[in-house]
Amino acid sequence: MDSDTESTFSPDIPDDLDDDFISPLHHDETAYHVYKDLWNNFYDWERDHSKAKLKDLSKPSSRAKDLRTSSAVTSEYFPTHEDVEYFEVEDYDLKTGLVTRYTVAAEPFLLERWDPYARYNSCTSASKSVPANPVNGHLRLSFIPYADDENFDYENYLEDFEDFKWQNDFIDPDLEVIQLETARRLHYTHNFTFSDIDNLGIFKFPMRETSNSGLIWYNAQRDPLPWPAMPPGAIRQLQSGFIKLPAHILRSTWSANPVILPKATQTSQEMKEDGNDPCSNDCYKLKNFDNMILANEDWDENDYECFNSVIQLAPDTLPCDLAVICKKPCYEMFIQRLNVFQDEEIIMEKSQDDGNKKPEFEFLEENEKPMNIELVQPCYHAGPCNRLCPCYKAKQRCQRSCRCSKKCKLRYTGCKCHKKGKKSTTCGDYSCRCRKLLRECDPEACRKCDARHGRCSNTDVQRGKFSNVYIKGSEHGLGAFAAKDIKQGECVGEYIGELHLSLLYDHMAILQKHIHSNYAFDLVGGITVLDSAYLGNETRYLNHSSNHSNCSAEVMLINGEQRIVLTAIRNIKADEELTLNYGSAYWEGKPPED
Ligand SMILES: C[S@@+](CC[C@H](N)C(=O)[O-])C[C@H]1O[C@@H](n2cnc3c(N)ncnc32)[C@H](O)[C@@H]1O
Repeated sequence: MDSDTESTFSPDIPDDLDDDFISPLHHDETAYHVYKDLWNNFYDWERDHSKAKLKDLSKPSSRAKDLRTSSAVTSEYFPTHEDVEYFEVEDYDLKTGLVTRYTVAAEPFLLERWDPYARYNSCTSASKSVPANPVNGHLRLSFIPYADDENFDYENYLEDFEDFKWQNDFIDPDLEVIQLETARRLHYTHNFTFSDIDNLGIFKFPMRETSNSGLIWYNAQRDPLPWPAMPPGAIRQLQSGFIKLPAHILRSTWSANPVILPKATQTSQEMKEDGNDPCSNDCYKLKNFDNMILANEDWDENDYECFNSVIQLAPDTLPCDLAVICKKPCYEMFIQRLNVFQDEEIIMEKSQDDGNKKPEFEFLEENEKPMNIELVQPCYHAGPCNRLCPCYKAKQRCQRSCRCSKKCKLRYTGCKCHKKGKKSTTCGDYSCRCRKLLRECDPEACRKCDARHGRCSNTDVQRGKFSNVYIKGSEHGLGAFAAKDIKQGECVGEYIGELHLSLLYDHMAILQKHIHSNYAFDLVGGITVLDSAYLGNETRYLNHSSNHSNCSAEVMLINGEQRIVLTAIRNIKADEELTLNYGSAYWEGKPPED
């Protein structure tokens, strides 16, 4: 491209704007002018910025100079004529416009030959399984695999997909920067709230959609542009308009579970008696509310938005913590909480919750392996877990993420194993109730085995304590090998992948056929499939052995999630290949001989 050519891309906003595009702006002259000025400013700047960048590229590189003076062209090192390849290099002098031509000699190297590596299907590495994520039940394709391979049946593969990701999710990054700066100025200079900006309806995305989507988040994922109209730190300034929840307030949530809003369990009196010291002179613990008007009259929309977003997720957050998050006096947080949660209601809910009875049936997990149980969603109904509770109806335990109280009689009560002496570990064999039920010990339920602090040997997966393995070529493509001796019973790893609904899985079978490899594990009797073709960890390389396998795979219930755990079924020597018996269903009835 000629660096002096005028840029043809100068999309000034015309005065007679297309109604579909920007009509809401007519309702707000300020927003319209800020947006328009920044738009013009950006494209004026971008044209000059691009020219300068292109000029920069046309300068000879320091490497080209090296070649001209390098030993490769001196007579001493001049190789024999047949071995040498010559290149013509043109040097363009920016100041004089003179072009000088050089001949550069390249001396060939003799490289040692090596055999091609075994066929390799790469995948994204991950430490946690993730849902394959259909959008509203429709699959959206992010790329066409094997697009350059004429033997891949891509038409059949594409049939399952509604559309391509890039058709709907693409947004011009330049436009995003202009919109962000417009939003920043509207907010800080013209006192628009973020909701006002969203309500203008002029940007493709709201300022903040979820914790990892929305205009601010998308911008924060890119390197900032040196556009002078946008000050350094602009994104950080906008981000500070949002709260960040401290880790102790965020509960660990299961990726496959929906977020279910919890109920308040602490009355205002219980909060006052929580045993912590007052946080400041404004602390609610130091105030007498008896004769106070319980209203925060100077609160604006942003203050309520901040308060509500925390209290919805964590209703028992102390006013002292809320005060830090919402940047308001602590006692005002207490007042607002009194307005949202009535003590009488909390007391009534708790009395019902505590009074529920132990069910008379046997839980499903007493007779079924976790892999055959289709877990119900965590319950979040009002009142105690009685016959109407979905967990009760499915004869399942309430999970950690259920919203009933910890005293609910449907909850798992943990094992009774306990450590003997300082160095002893617990829960090593099937005398442990959790092991017997193919559960890992639960730090909340199993108090005596010290699952919380790691002395319990039945917590390896939740702690990520796995054997060291390495990957190299094996008889059947790549394989996983023990890096050190592995003891029988040791947890080798967790099988990680994408969780598909089998109903939306047909396209993966086409891929498996093409690559002659299948990385899928059936879960819950075939309703769900965990597949590591595109995403996984080293366990995806364990090959099959019918008669000499040294590892087994078992679905375990770990803090409310079903996870596939690989365990050594005998002692394994360092450098031995790790193998599994995939089962005859995998090979459609004809497993290989070994
Ligand atoms: C989960 S992958 C194992 C890793 C695979 N070798 C690789 O290089 O990515 C399973 C695939 O490996 C191959 N494989 C594993 N064990 C085998 C065996 N005993 N005989 C033949 N092929 C095997 C098959 O192609 C199978 O679909």
